[in-house]
Amino acid sequence: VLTVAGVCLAFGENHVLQDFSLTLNRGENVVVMGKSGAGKSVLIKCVIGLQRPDAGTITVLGQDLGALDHAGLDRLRTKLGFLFQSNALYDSMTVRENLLFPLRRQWLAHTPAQEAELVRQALTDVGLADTAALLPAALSGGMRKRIALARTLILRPDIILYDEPTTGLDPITAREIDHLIRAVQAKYNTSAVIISHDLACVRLTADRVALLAEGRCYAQGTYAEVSANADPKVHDFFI
Ligand SMILES: Nc1ncnc2c1ncn2[C@@H]1O[C@H](COP(=O)(O)OP(=O)(O)OP(=O)(O)O)[C@@H](O)[C@H]1O
Repeated sequence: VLTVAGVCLAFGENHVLQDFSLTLNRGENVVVMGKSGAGKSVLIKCVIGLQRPDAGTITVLGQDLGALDHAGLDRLRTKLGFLFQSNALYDSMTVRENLLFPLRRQWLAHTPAQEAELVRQALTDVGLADTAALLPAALSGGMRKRIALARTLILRPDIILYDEPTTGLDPITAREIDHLIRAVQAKYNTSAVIISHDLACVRLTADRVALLAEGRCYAQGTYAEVSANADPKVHDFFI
């Protein structure tokens, strides 16, 4: 569903991505690890077409991003879900209004009954069926993360991009989010790219781990394989 092939991107002399390649298969979760400043956010921006690589190709759901115009990119983005580290919920809107926001922005016509059903389903998927009338301020950090995920799910994305989904959460809540990521994957057969440094999260959610270092996919494999890699550049992530 996603192929990044030989992508290079530099900001002046700062060569952030240098021949980076990665493939994501349907139904698969790939966790991308990398030091701060390694280029993980830049990679995600390339994947959603916010940043154009200097070289290389990115194919998302069979479409070459480089060949798409604005309208084409917009259409493709409706199939991608993005879970921001900050959740990006609107504080002045109820949970229900937050969830409906992406539907209305996409100009998808739904009857009130259909909207209610979509909200109910998305909230049930994240285990928060009774929160529709609440404001985000009334929710805990873990609940806000769930609501942000519900808002992503309401558009039934084929691919979900998670930016450090457990950062700032206590370990118990973080593990709940990990299990939720797995539950979503199992229920909807979604594929996901997950940026994370949280080793417990990586172990629980990753079908494959890709390490971004020196601008390229420095190492990849299952958690067991990559964590057993003796190269200090890889090994240091797992201590
Ligand atoms: N728009 C930009 N203009 C110039 N330099 C940029 C721009 N965006 C990112 N960079 C540079 O690219 C490099 C990679 O940044 P990026 O944000 O992708 O790192 P990261 O791996 O996501 O780090 P972190 O884990 O801290 O979020 C950094 O050196 C950053 O300064």
